[in-house]
Amino acid sequence: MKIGIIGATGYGGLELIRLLTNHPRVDEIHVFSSSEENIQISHKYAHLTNILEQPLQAIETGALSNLDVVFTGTPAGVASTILPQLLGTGPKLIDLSGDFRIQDPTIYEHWYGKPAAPKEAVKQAIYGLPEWNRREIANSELIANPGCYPTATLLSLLPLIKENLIDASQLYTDAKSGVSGAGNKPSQLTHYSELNENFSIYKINQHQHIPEIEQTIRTIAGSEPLLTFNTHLVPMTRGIMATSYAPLTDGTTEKHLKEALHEAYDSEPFVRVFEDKPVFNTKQVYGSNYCDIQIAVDPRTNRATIIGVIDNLMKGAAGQAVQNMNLMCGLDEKAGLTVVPLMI
Ligand SMILES: NC(=O)C1=CN([C@@H]2O[C@H](COP(=O)(O)OP(=O)(O)OC[C@H]3O[C@@H](n4cnc5c(N)ncnc54)[C@H](OP(=O)(O)O)[C@@H]3O)[C@@H](O)[C@H]2O)C=CC1
Ligand SMILES: CC(=O)N[C@@H](CCC(=O)OP(=O)(O)O)C(=O)O
Repeated sequence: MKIGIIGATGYGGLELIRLLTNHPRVDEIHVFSSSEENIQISHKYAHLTNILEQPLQAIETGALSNLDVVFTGTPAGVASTILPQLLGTGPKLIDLSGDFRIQDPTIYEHWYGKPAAPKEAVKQAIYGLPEWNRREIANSELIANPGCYPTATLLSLLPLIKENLIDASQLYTDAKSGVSGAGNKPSQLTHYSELNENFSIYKINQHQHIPEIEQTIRTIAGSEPLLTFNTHLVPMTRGIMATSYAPLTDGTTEKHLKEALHEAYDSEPFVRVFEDKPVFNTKQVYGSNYCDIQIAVDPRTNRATIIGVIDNLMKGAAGQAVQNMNLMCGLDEKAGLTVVPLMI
């Protein structure tokens, strides 16, 4: 297969290259850039020397429509101007940004502060969370790859809400991310001297992933949610931990919650359910496509604590995007993704 990556010089793009150079069904990888042309990507990123020797090309519809799959790993508001023109021209399209995730354009514009993608394209886009949307993904032409925080939060909450075991109208999620979640553009928050020995909360009650999580709970679990959601930056490179709290519904026990998680995920290749581990951390998924989940009930408050961990660049971005590509192309869903977490 011939693959194109727009935004190949970004963190999501580089992670796609890492996975796709090792994918059994990928023959060619073409890399596109809005800022540089005709220099080898390996000149910019030495780790790709002798692995991917390809020039960065200008983003041009003709070159893109000859490919089998096109990924966009671009900032919000970019893919919505490129991918609609490619719909129906041949390639399968997978966007890592939020541009096609939110169905209501006024909600997208409110939370992202950018013009929404054309309505017809958003309507065609399938939310790429394979554990819950596998059949629709396999038949789609355009995938809205989920956000990193929503992936960890939704995978851990959806089975419990769908079975009405926790009260979706009283959800609280406290999420923490490594700094690669912010991409390769430096900012004050990610400047070394302000990141190191520091721990920040940011976008307090304003994070753009709130409507994505609420929309998906509504469409997949069929409940009307109300979520308080906050995000924190941890001085580490990769990893997300999303810790959610919710009251149990009447008659629910910890055993019911554990059974619902096992039922949902025991046959899934990339979700692992853990029980009663005293220590649970982001390193157990580092560099891999796993989402690990654990729950505990506090009998004093009758609330559940539900924890999901992922690598933001893998299950939170490029890994999940390759999983979606495999499904869209009728390949083994695990192809190119069976990497062991880099614990040490
Ligand atoms: N980092 C993460 O963990 C996750 C990121 N995402 C989302 O994925 C997308 C990519 O993220 P990430 O890789 O971290 O971001 P980066 O900032 O690292 O990279 C984005 C790339 O997009 C390209 N770009 C910038 N402006 C334009 C433009 N106007 N037109 C075309 N290309 C442009 C740039 O490459 P060039 O200058 O070469 O064109 C840049 O390298 C974002 O929307 C992000 O929110 C989603 C989940 C997780
Ligand atoms: C640490 C950090 O800054 N993370 C980013 C995640 C960006 C992202 O994934 O944004 P979209 O999914 O909306 O494209 C943030 O919180 O905005």
